[in-house]
Amino acid sequence: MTQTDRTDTPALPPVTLGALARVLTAAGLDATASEPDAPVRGMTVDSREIEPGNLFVCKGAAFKPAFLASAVERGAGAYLCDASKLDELAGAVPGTPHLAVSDVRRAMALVAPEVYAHPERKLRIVGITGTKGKSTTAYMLKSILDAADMTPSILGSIETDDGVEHFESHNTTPEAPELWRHLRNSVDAGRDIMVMEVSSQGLKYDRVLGLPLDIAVFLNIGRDHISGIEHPNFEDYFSSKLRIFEQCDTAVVNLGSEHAERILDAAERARRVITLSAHADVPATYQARAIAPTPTGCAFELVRSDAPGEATAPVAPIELGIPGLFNVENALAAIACAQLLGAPDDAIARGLAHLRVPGRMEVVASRDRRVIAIIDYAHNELSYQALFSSMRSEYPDRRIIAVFGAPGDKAVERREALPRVAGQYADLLIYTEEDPAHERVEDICAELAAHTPAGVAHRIICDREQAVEAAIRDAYEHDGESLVLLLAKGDETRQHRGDEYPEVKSDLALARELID
Ligand SMILES: CC(=O)N[C@H]1[C@@H](OP(=O)(O)OP(=O)(O)OC[C@H]2O[C@@H](n3ccc(=O)[nH]c3=O)[C@H](O)[C@@H]2O)O[C@H](CO)[C@@H](O)[C@@H]1O[C@H](C)C(=O)N[C@@H](C)C(=O)N[C@H](CCC(=O)O)C(=O)O
Ligand SMILES: Nc1ncnc2c1ncn2[C@@H]1O[C@H](COP(=O)(O)OP(=O)(O)OP(=O)(O)O)[C@@H](O)[C@H]1O
Repeated sequence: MTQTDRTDTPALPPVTLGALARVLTAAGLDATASEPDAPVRGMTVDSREIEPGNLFVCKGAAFKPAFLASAVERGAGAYLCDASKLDELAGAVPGTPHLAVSDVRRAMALVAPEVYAHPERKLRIVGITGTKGKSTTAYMLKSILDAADMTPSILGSIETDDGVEHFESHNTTPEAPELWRHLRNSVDAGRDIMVMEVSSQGLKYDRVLGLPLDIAVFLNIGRDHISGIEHPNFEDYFSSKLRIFEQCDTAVVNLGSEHAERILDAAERARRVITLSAHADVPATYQARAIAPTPTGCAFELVRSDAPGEATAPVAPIELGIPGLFNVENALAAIACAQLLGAPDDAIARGLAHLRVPGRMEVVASRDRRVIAIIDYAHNELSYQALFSSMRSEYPDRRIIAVFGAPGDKAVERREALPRVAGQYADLLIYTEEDPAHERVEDICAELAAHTPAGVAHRIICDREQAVEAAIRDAYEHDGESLVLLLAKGDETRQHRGDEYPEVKSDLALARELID
């Protein structure tokens, strides 16, 4: 993917520090501009990304005054910082205009719309949250909107594409100044829809503070992201996610989620609530019936009712171009959003039938279809439950071989949950490397092995390439039909080892090489 030169965008009108200070004061923050008439144009939190005239935000646990010095050297017009840090920072860059505030994280989110000349006024913004399915739903919606020639911008854990910049994403939801730059770019590129994933971290740390969402989708909630560097407990995780409804016009809620009642309660803050359900016995505005696997994905009947139980639109047959019965609820969410945005029915049908979500449920099959590999991003308990139960019912007679690991330094609960769930469905588990960070792969795999249910065949092959090869070899050697699940890395081409991210062959590339 390419990163387009940011100077390609039309020049933004400058805004003064005094005007920004007034916005902050009106929002209840203390804010003092050293030179109220000093102009700034654009802003960033990273000294390495500074362009002349930018407002540089000094924040963060690992922040060093040297970053500010380097930002000023690169042409920063002014800086924004916590008042408590001002003396130290002013010493590093004497005479540079600044805006000192009582809460720099909130301040950077509140000034970003001013700095970027309110792009939200020209955009319809869809925010998607949930423990699992955010990227898939975002791509389903993008696929529909593309089919309708309504090309949206997209921002999430796979890629960022705002019509000006296009690159592999670093975070699911970026810091507010980068987010607002992408919104501005979208408008400058002539786009009027932004489809974005909203992470619980994004909500908790005010990365989306003040962002008006036309539609907020809440897909589901499961235990995840609980660790020293994420959320201290489930309640913190769940309540962070529920904050999405504080800033939306229409809420789209999956009634099939755990804790659906609490989600619906929180959604009542929205002007309008639309529900979806992939369960025949749970009525909803958008409901799927007669869900069935097809050779290339799955199919269902869409029933739309504005009053529970009463169909208000003709029942429509829908084909999904990727497998995974759990994808039906993602598709319902995408359909609801697409209709709210005005996409026609034929674009909905085409967009969902011709679908690729990078690294999610990608199928590589041998010519005779005796060996099928599915490359997928499942990596926590919720997605394992959904994936394995769905694969067992879509491929009831195949031998299932699953290759996976667990990450180092975080989400340690997965080491118990993943083998427990996978062990209920698979015939062979192969434990391997999955972003070990500062831990030893051998140790993580040994923990997975220790939590494997009694009687389930399992092996440890720390080298991921060798593990994938072994799984595919096993599938070919087996007399009947096999399904190889290569999990958690999708089409990613890097492993997180120590502080490095060395390049490796992706699971998708390996499967394509090894399966004929
Ligand atoms: C490394 C790390 O843990 N960073 C977390 C921390 O950021 P921070 O503001 O303290 O910044 P920092 O990382 O200490 O860096 C200091 C600052 O110096 C700047 N810098 C750095 C180097 C340089 O040369 N010049 C420079 O200017 C950096 O741009 C940064 O602004 O504190 C922030 C909240 O106060 C966190 O959001 C942020 O999480 C990082 C970005 C992260 O990757 N977090 C993950 C867990 C995350 O957010 N994940 C979610 C997905 C998970 C989910 O679904 O919930 C996501 O949205 O991606
Ligand atoms: N609605 C769903 N319910 C349960 N599991 C799902 C659902 N949708 C997708 N999955 C599983 O979760 C995996 C990740 O899906 P996806 O990337 O769409 O989720 P995400 O919310 O963006 O995840 P992450 O936050 O890890 O980026 C998929 O590969 C699939 O195995």
